[in-house]
Amino acid sequence: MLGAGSGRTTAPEGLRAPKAGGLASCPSLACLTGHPWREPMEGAEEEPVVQCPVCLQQLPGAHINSHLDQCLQAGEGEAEPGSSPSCKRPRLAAAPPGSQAQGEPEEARPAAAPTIFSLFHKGRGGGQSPATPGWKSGAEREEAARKPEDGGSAAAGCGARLAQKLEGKPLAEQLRPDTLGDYVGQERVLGAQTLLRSLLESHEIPSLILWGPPGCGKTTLAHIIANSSKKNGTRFVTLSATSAKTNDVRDVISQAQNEKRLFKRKTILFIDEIHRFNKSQQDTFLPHVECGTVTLIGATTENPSFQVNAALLSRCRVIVLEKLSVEAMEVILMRAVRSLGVQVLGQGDQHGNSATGSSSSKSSEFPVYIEEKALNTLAYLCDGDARTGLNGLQLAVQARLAAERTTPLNITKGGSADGILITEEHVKEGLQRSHILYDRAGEEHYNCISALHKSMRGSDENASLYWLARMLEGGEDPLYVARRLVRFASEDIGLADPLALTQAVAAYQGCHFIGMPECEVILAQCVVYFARAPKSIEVYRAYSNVKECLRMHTGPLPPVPLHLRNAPTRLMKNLGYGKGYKYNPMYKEPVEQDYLPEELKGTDFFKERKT
Ligand SMILES: Nc1ncnc2c1ncn2[C@@H]1O[C@H](COP(=O)(O)OP(=O)(O)OP(=O)(O)O)[C@@H](O)[C@H]1O
Repeated sequence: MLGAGSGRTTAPEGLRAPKAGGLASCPSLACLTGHPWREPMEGAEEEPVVQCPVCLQQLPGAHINSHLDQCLQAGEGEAEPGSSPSCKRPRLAAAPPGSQAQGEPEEARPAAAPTIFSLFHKGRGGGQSPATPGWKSGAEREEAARKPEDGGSAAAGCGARLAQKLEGKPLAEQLRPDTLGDYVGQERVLGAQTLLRSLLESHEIPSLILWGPPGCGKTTLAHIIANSSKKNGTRFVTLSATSAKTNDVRDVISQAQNEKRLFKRKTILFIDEIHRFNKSQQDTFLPHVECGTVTLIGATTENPSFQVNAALLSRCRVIVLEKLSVEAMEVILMRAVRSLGVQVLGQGDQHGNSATGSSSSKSSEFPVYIEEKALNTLAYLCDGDARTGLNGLQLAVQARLAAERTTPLNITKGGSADGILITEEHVKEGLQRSHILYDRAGEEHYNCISALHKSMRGSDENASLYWLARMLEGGEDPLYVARRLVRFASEDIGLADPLALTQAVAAYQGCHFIGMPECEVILAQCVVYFARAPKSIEVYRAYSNVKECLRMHTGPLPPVPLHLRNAPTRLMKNLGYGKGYKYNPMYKEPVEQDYLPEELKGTDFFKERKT
């Protein structure tokens, strides 16, 4: 996710617009406060009053700059960044980690009040900014990670360094690529010669919906766009639909309008998990996307055709990102391993050869090893989700370091040495299987139930069991599966084996009584029964034909024939209700009688219909 951009700054009531020319004395004020200027009230003649964003004091607009400098200098001396409520107040827009001020490209900001910006930098990212001595770029971090410190060849020393690297930000966050060059995979949409790549390279960012499974790089792509958009002075603002309110969107929009009007600066609004906004929230930014006030980039794991407002969708380019391939995952994991200074141990290495990897020549200085096989397994098991893969690696390494066990290895130059070895088993432990296999809330849920339904319909008992197990092992609700079986019993088996329905209802109740994991075999039995059962869609199809007939009917529906009506009162009898009805049990021979309305006489819904 990009930063915690959900914080909201509400425009203070007392904030008035400066008079014409007032803005020139403090061009950065709108940026600093995050408050859009309000239009002057009609007839308002008094001097504009603004609120100091630091101490919240109301001041005449002309004094704000000098006041801000004093106020901030005082605050710098007395408080830790972010510790006073005024300093802590979150700004509306949060830039992605590692980027500049939230929503404000450093280069694009007016040069006024440098003290203000330095303070704001300190307030984020643990006080590290590109200007501070301890700060390292991604490449430098990697380089530093590769270089062992002098005299640190003991496992404990290296372990401590490694543990330190893994503290704080998750590994996946630390390694989030900043440039397209470091972005792995997704060749179909981002490879050379693709439209999106050319647009990104020329800084022509259209409104986009990035749709793809978790951890495939949606947020990362947005982060890369944020970095590159800073270069041409475009603002990049982030909101997360999980926490942002409609008012937050309005605030961003109004700020974007001001920026466009006053400074001719474009705004890109990134909304993570856009599918979590309801339709009316999505409507809020529709006109502003349309008129170009903001360029929208939405990220979603859900099919946007269902989750994103159709009007909004039609104004955005939908980019479908795929699960990362195993090869792409291997590249990402190798990069991670290198950045941690962990050495990869090929199969031959266990028999006395030197370990492979960028730092193999310094094996005695890198006493933490990971089996190549472990990395391959991780690349497979994370199912194209880079975050899961990197988290799995991080957990495995941390667990091994915490265990403080050393495994003697005979791989070093000049004899044996101790080292920490991470094996395939360790990485498997580091992964949470259910998360990898199945996304209960997402599209995978529908894909798998559909695959189960179709496998049973196709009488493939093996495939049926496979899809069932995949769902249950992934944590699916057994009652959800059981409900589908009840439906299947009628829709696909129907009268070919009417007992199927009884089986399904019994399976549903069985699941209800005993729950998982005991009920899994109940569902398995039912699924195999259904896969093997004869199939008939006779009733299902006939009923569909009736529905179709009703849907296609024009004009008022035909009345129920009088002879079929009940006549509980004298009046109804007098009106002819029930007249001429032949009570079948009274007749020995078959009864000639119409049951359909007159105009449908002779209709056969069981005959296959052309739709
Ligand atoms: N294509 C990629 N190349 C390199 N690293 C990647 C790529 N995709 C993802 N990653 C790594 O995985 C981490 C998680 O990816 P990201 O946050 O972009 O996933 P996402 O698609 O937005 O997932 P979610 O829908 O769960 O938010 C990143 O921090 C980065 O380290």
